[in-house]
Amino acid sequence: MDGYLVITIVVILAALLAAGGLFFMYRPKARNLPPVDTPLVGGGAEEEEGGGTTTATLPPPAEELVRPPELEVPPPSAGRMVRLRARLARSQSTLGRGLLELLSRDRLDDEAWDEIEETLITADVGVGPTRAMVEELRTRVKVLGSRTPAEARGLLREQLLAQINPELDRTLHTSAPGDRPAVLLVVGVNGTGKTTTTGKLARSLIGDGKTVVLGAADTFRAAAADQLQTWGDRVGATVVRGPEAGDPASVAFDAVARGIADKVDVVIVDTAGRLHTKTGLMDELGKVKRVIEKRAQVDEVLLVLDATTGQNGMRQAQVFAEVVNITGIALTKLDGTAKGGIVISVQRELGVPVKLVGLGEGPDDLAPFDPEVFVDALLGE
Ligand SMILES: Nc1nc2c(ncn2[C@@H]2O[C@H](COP(=O)(O)OP(=O)(O)OP(=O)(O)O)[C@@H](O)[C@H]2O)c(=O)[nH]1
Repeated sequence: MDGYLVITIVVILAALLAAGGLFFMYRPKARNLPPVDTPLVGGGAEEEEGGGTTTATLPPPAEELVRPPELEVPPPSAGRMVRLRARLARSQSTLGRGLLELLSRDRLDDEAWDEIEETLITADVGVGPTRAMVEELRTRVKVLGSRTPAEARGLLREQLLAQINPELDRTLHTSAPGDRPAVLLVVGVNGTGKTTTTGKLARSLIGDGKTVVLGAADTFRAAAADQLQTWGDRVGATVVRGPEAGDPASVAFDAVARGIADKVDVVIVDTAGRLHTKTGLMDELGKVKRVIEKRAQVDEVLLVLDATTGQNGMRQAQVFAEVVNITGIALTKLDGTAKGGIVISVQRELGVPVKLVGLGEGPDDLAPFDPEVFVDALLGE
């Protein structure tokens, strides 16, 4: 019995060993595949169907990344002075509020009238217009007797407006008869904001739906042409420029010729304002104007004047007025001065209306001048 048992165990063990040997001989082999997340050649690029090129996530060619700058769409010029009236705060507190306070006093003795006169003179209203205003105010106050603050304000409003003269034609001549462009010549001393004003004006005209060519005839200051180019590029105005220290008249001529060829609405020519001698200035500006007039009439000569320069600026303005026939004034930096009265004196001195006012450094801070909005801003509404 024991012999049979031993034989049975031996047979079973032998069968088990044979089965184990067969399993190890025929077990399936592990396949040599990369892990699922092993990156492919090309830093994560996917293999394209039917080909080995890796393109999907490679950066596109450099030229595709360079997009032309988007043109800005400037706002139209209408209503700008209303939007910017708070910028006259400094003139409002000294000129407007100062006068209102004095004029609202119960008793107006000579001393008070002297103070009124002084306030007007200090605000650059000018001697002639100040005398005229004080005289008229004295008569009206005598007739009126005691005044409520509203009446005092009404009197001042009336007198300031009379001196500024709302009847003057302040239209900028930007529409020429026939199919030629209107030509605007911008003149003034360097540093008054001439180039800035030319750029702002181009924006404003484009905002009003016009097409513009700019002529960088200030060849005296190299940076002026670059500055104008930047203004033009932002809003899509073509800028015609010449070689540094080249002939300004030749640039002006080319700009007008370009404007005619491109059939644009307006050509604005920025000139250099070298004031070393009156004869030199006269020669230069006279030549620019004469050369332009070979192609088109000059419709507007805009004098740029810095409101903060007071009497000095006024003297410079007079020299320009003697040299060219100024048709309008652009008064810049009116936001940075308490001397808003310069609007009155410059018109009186030059006999030309203020057509545009600069009320800040922003690109859209140039406004068509509106006498009523100006006076109301001075007196506070
Ligand atoms: N606050 C204020 N700044 C202004 C105004 N107009 C121009 N400016 C600034 O005055 C600074 C000096 O301008 P300018 O030195 O006259 O330079 P420009 O405009 O190139 O003038 P040109 O030298 O004549 O070409 C610039 O930073 C302008 O932004 C304005 O109405 N208000």
